[in-house]
Amino acid sequence: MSPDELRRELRGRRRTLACTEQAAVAAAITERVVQLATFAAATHVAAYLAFDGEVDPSPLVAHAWRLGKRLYLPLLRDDGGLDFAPYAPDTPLAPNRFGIDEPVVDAEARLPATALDLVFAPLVGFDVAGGRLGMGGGFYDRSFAFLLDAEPPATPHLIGLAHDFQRVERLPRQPWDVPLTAIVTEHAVYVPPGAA
Ligand SMILES: Nc1nc2c(c(=O)[nH]1)N(C=O)[C@@H](CNc1ccc(C(=O)N[C@@H](CCC(=O)O)C(=O)O)cc1)CN2
Ligand SMILES: Nc1ncnc2c1ncn2[C@@H]1O[C@H](COP(=O)(O)OP(=O)(O)OP(=O)(O)O)[C@@H](O)[C@H]1O
Repeated sequence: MSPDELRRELRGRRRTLACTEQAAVAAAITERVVQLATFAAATHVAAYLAFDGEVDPSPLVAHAWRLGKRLYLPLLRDDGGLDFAPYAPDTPLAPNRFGIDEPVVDAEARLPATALDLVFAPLVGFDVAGGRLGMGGGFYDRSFAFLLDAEPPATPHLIGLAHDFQRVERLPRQPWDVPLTAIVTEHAVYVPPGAA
């Protein structure tokens, strides 16, 4: 199956999930994530606003706010990368060109990806080696390309949040693909061999 066919199939399946199922998955994933040492140690944490059936990080975000962590959301850059904007309960939001809400911020409030400790990444598919299939825009790969040349343990940690059915046997690895540090689903925490 080509990456595009796989994307179509997995996105279709994601969209069929009922709200109650989505809520149960989000709660189970939150319980696993909050037990991770990388989460406990992180201060600057990026999440995303779920769309198209993605795992909803909002219960995790609420928990992180209560712990006093600083949360961020991705901002599209004109060059195909991402910056990150502070995200608090009262942050004004407006939709980007994909219809996903982003914080409305001044240019000087934008943070580069290097400023983060931990990133919860949306994904369409993953494999247990840390491979990630995204929406096909290359946004996360471009933004975290610096991790490919960094000495481990490199930061930020990239943790994929996924429904367990999004796990596939083996994704083809492209030279620009930035591997995930871990993937958390409602059933398990997958830590690729060699990841910190
Ligand atoms: N929740 C969330 N936020 C995110 C991402 C994500 O995957 N999920 N991104 C991760 O990179 C970035 C946005 N990337 C995206 C890439 C493609 C499409 C998309 O819907 N594409 C349409 C067709 C393109 C169009 O409308 O012009 C599609 O494929 O159906 C959406 C977001 C930043 N924010
Ligand atoms: N570091 C990079 N520098 C330049 N181009 C890149 C880089 N990373 C990815 N790309 C380009 O982005 C395109 C999409 O990549 P890919 O299919 O891996 O995206 P994705 O990880 O599925 O999407 P996303 O991160 O937006 O969710 C590729 O055609 C690739 O050429």
